[in-house]
Amino acid sequence: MRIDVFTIFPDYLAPLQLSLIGKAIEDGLLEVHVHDLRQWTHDRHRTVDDTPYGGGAGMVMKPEPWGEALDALLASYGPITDGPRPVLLVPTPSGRPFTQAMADELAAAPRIAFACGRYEGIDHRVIDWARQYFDVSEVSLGDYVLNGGEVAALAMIEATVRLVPGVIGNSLSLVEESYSAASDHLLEYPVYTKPASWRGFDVPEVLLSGHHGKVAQWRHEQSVEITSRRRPDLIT
Ligand SMILES: N#Cc1c(-c2ccc3ccn(Cc4ccc(CN5CCCCC5)cc4)c3c2)n[nH]c1N
Repeated sequence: MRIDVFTIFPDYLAPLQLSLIGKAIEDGLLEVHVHDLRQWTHDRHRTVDDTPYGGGAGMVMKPEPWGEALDALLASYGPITDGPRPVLLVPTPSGRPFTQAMADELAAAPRIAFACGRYEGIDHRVIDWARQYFDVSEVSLGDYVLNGGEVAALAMIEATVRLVPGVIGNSLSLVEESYSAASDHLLEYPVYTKPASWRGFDVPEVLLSGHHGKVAQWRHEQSVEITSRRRPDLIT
């Protein structure tokens, strides 16, 4: 998989070089190309923002640098074929909530790209223009306001890349995870490790029993109880 990220803060994406994603890059399972949007500015101050039409606080990201950056992205795909359009994800507070199902879908794509805005957002004409050439999804990390799209892109990339075959060593752990279809979208059960007793807190006896059936039943019951209490909306 190849991932392209466009941002005015390339260093924000440095964590992608760490841990499992960093190893996936080393192992050739993943390519990450981070592009500084200012590369497509032409004035002395490398300007990427301007005041909003209609007034209001803050600044809006100018369309021109984004247009040239996305032109370059298109060119990197080679000649336009009749196949599926390149995937472009635009993190925004007004986007569709990013879900595990989206991560599952994205994990199957050969390439995905992220346009990370800042200020009060990207001039909407960029999205309108891009829809002609890209499969554009405006997506939100959650119901809170961040200062830009980079943190959201990091989270979405991690949620997606960990599903790429070979990235996570123990694929069984993917099956049992919260939100996955395989776990009936239930939240995860509590986990424990040695020592069996710690500061007066003991590991549940059933987990020490070696009885796999009883362990599985206990874990399912825990997941149902936690989900019912914290996320009744996930109970179908
Ligand atoms: N994913 C995701 C996100 C983001 C996110 C993603 C991308 C950008 C680019 C810039 N910002 C900052 C910002 C801050 C406030 C507003 C609202 N304003 C209301 C008045 C009219 C103007 C817009 C918009 C943009 C971003 C925030 N926040 N939360 C998520 N889950």
